[in-house]
Amino acid sequence: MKKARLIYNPSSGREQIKKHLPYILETLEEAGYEASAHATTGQDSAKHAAALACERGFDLIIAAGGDGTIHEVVNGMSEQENRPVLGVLPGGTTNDFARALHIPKSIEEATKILVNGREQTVDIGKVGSKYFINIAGAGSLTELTYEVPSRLKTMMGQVAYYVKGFEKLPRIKPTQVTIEYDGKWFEGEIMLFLVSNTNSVGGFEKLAPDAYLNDGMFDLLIVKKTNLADVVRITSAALRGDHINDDKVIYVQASRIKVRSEDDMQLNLDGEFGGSLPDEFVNLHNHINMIVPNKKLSCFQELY
Ligand SMILES: Nc1ncnc2c1ncn2[C@@H]1O[C@H](COP(=O)(O)OP(=O)(O)OP(=O)(O)O)[C@@H](O)[C@H]1O
Repeated sequence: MKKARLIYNPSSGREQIKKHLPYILETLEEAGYEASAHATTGQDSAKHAAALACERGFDLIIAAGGDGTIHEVVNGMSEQENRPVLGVLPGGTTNDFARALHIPKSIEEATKILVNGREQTVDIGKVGSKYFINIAGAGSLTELTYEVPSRLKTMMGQVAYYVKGFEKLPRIKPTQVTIEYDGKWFEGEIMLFLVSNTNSVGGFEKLAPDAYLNDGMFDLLIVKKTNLADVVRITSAALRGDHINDDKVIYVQASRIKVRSEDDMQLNLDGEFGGSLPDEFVNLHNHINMIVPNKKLSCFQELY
């Protein structure tokens, strides 16, 4: 019998996963799984639970919670030799990654996808000893996301980022960097760089319009040194996907990206703090097998 391990954050979002626990486990059992659950307790709990589920030979791991929980589960799985199939239930406040995969916000609908969906391999990003599934970035602009208090975040969701972000814009300083991507170079002052694995990030559905989760490539987005008015202009163009043609923006694809800077640059991985640079971003092609909605999805390159 196939074994499924649900790793859920009982505190994420509006505690929807906890409320639906009997429904989720029952649906998995009806689909032929022997299903069990692990409630996370705090930092790294989901990561350790995921590593253990790999070692114990589970067939399916379900990351249920917000982007932070998915990020931890991916980190727990990625180093392991035996990697079960990964499913996602969106239970957080933002659920960026679930949205990129077109997984519905309703827990019941998302649970049905776990049993009716199809398997699809996805690329995983590695930087130093850490992994990311959605996006990595650094530069003063990306540091804004840490400053949103969690209560505000829960109440207002994504809007909180923008409100808080615009308030802090005048204090953003450029950083001098050298970025090497697949043998090419960029040297100069930047506002931020993003290494994206998916096309939709943080409510910007066309942030990296050519990014596919299964193409073995990252989409690298660099915003060069610019003034406040330009940052506002580029940000609003980014909502429509028009930013990639901007003079101040570099948008390329690469599978290995090395970033160096004399300044201290803090990394943001999937919205979480991810250590400091310098380091190299490596695309691990088709590293994890996921369950996704059984229809054509814009985040995957058609290979057939
Ligand atoms: N039982 C728990 N009580 C409190 N915090 C927890 C618990 N389990 C995990 N955490 C913490 O929750 C964070 C992850 O939250 P998660 O991403 O799942 O939800 P969220 O913050 O509501 O949603 P989002 O990331 O989508 O905004 C991690 O920092 C982890 O340490």
